[in-house]
Amino acid sequence: MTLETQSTIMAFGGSQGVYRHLSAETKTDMSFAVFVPPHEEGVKLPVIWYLSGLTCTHANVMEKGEYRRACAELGLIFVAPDTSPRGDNVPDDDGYDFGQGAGFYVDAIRHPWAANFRMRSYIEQELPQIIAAHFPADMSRQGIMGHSMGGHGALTIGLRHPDTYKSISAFAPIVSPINCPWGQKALSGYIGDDPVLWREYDACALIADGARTGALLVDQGTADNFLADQLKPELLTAACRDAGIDLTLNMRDGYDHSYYFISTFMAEHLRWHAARL
Ligand SMILES: N[C@@H](CCC(=O)N[C@@H](CSC=O)C(=O)NCC(=O)O)C(=O)O
Repeated sequence: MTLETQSTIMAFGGSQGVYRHLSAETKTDMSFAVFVPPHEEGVKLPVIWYLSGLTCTHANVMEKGEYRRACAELGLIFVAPDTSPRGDNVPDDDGYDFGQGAGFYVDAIRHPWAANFRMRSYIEQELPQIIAAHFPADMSRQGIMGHSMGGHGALTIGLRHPDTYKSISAFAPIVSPINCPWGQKALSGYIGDDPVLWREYDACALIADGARTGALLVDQGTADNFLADQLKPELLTAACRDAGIDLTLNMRDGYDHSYYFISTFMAEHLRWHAARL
């Protein structure tokens, strides 16, 4: 597997890089960002996966997420993938919430999306192999986090693989795509109309169907425009209560959905992960 380094730049004593490779899953070039903190030669470091939201590339969190100081202090590798395949030969949609930039961390089965939109397998299988091969990563110590659509990705992928992801957290996640317009549009478009097939892409349904994890951390702004219609953290509270999962849900007074909110609480989340890895 060939990895092309697009850029590296020093920050907080570590290295912020952007890389590109030809993905076997999406059949497109995929870019991703990795911050490697300062470390001694030969040491392997825990890995935090950050899954981004609708319209994002790897660059949004890299430019606005303010994770590097905490990652440098805590010794965490921070990986930020893209949110979908991209390119002129990749199908797209006019809406910002479907198609390119909106892969929803699913493996699509409907035409024409199925050929390229395989973000679940890309995040769960292909990219971890690349990280393990090219970076000083201890793959026995991985945590996963994300924002909004990426919070949904972190919750569902983390819940599906509790032995791989030892810690899961999210900022303003879509907790139940089955029960919100963004999720219903994505799942019907990528997966089809069979509601049974949607359940593996819904954190609350996964929990109701038996998925478990040690603990969950979620931060949610009270001034988030998407809170009532799309995010619905109360559904996750109910699912975790019924399942006996230890959920910490911090409702943050006055914060919106933006990277101003995410960057405010990023270091807290990273410390929470580091304590569990
Ligand atoms: N353009 C849309 C809203 C798009 C948006 O808010 N995207 C969020 C993630 S939303 C859920 O996944 C985001 O992270 N944007 C990138 C950024 O840098 O802020 C609209 O106008 O409603």
